Amino acid sequence: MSTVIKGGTIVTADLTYKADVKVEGGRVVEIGPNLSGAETLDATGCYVMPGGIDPHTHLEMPFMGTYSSDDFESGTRAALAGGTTMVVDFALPSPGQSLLEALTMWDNKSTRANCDYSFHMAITWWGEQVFNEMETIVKDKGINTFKHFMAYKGALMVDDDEMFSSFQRCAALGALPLVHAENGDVVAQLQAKLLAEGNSGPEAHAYSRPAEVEGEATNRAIMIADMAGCPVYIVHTSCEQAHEAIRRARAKGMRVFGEPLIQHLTLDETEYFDKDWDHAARRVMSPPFRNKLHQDSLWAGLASGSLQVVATDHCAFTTEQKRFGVGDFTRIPNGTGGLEDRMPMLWTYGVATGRITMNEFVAVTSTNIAKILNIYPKKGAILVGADADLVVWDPKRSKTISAKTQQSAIDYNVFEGKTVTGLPRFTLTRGVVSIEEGTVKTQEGHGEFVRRDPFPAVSTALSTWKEVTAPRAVQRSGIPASGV
Ligand SMILES: NC(=O)NCCC(=O)O
Ligand SMILES: [Zn+2]
Ligand SMILES: [Zn+2]
Repeated sequence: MSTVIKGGTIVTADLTYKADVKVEGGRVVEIGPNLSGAETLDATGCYVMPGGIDPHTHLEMPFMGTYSSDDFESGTRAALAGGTTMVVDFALPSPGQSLLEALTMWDNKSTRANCDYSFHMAITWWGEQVFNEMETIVKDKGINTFKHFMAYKGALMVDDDEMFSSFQRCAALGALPLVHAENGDVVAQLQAKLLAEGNSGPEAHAYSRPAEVEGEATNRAIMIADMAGCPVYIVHTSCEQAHEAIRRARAKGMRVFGEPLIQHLTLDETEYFDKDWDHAARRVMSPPFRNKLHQDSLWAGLASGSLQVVATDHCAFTTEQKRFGVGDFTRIPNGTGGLEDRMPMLWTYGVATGRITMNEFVAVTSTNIAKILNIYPKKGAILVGADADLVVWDPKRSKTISAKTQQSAIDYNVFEGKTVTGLPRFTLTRGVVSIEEGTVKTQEGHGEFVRRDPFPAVSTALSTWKEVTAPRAVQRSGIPASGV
């Protein structure tokens, strides 16, 4: 059955124009004036945009002694309600565990997804088995990204030696390493010091992770990637120090990408000073919220192109779970929600304020990451043949964010009380209407795994340059006799 989205204005990362969009068999089949089909969706007064892609979620993630409370069903329902039509989650092998075994666990969880999804594979330990399995992950399993945690000492953290080995393997396989950049050794010492001094509340979480630990680790990851000859993607870039390292590297010609979160763009550190323990603990995440200077830096990065993607790091824990950390902030599960709110919050605080344009909005919520992950133009585009993952965006529709009406399974929302203007009228996932104004029509299990092949262009360029500039022994005509 064909569906025509009629009377709207198409907004992509580089174009704005009036046209109808015809969808059939889950794909865009025609774009132009006066189209007709079996079903019509009225887009009058709306922008028709590629659905959002959130490349950073943790659904049903085992972490800090518990599991994040949104699973692939509630998480992707929340995503669609906010105009996001694809998520990329992290498969996390426990140290010593096979990557393939971990992937099977994530495959099993994801069968409930309402929208399309993919995985990044985490490197949480190093050895011959990991080296070998990385090839299978890329070539057979269709995963072209590997995540490295420089923080969470004693749990997920890898050291420089392991990271350099893995980055070199990524270079050889044409894969992209992702990095959680915080100096985990320094964080661990600061945590112990704060606790010893009697600083046990959620605010101490922020004190233990100053911008310097992020800036140092970001710079280190970038330099290691440069030496390994691979690009690198820095997740949840939250501060000027990290942004500066990314900017500097890009200006030198390095392929480095930075991903601010909607939480860091719109919420600040004063949340941790709230007298209500629950309020502050619900906002504990790593890196923590920062101040206005850092926020301004992130917004400037999005506008100027030195930062490319806005994500959520959706990792939602209930208040009850957050209370594991009463009396010891290091036990508060790290993470916040955001999947349903990313696009409306970014539109309201970004487009409506003039910080970014509509086209930049599409770029940072969808198209840029589709290109970085090598799934463009299947995703992130409105073109004939592309998947019909679309959002019909009503710039006048408004709501006040509330946990009472959200799709997420948790009992609060870090954006509670904020009024957003700009919401989906329709969200389509591969041509199927899943959201119609306030009505949720999602289909559990509709989501499909999106295979992502390696990046031949970037890896060929980088390996060619590495070869051209490789150290070479100097050829000499004669070797002097030894002095001994
Ligand atoms: N960000 C956070 O606090 N929790 C999720 C795990 C991670 O991405 O570091
Ligand atoms: Zn992280
Ligand atoms: Zn994360």
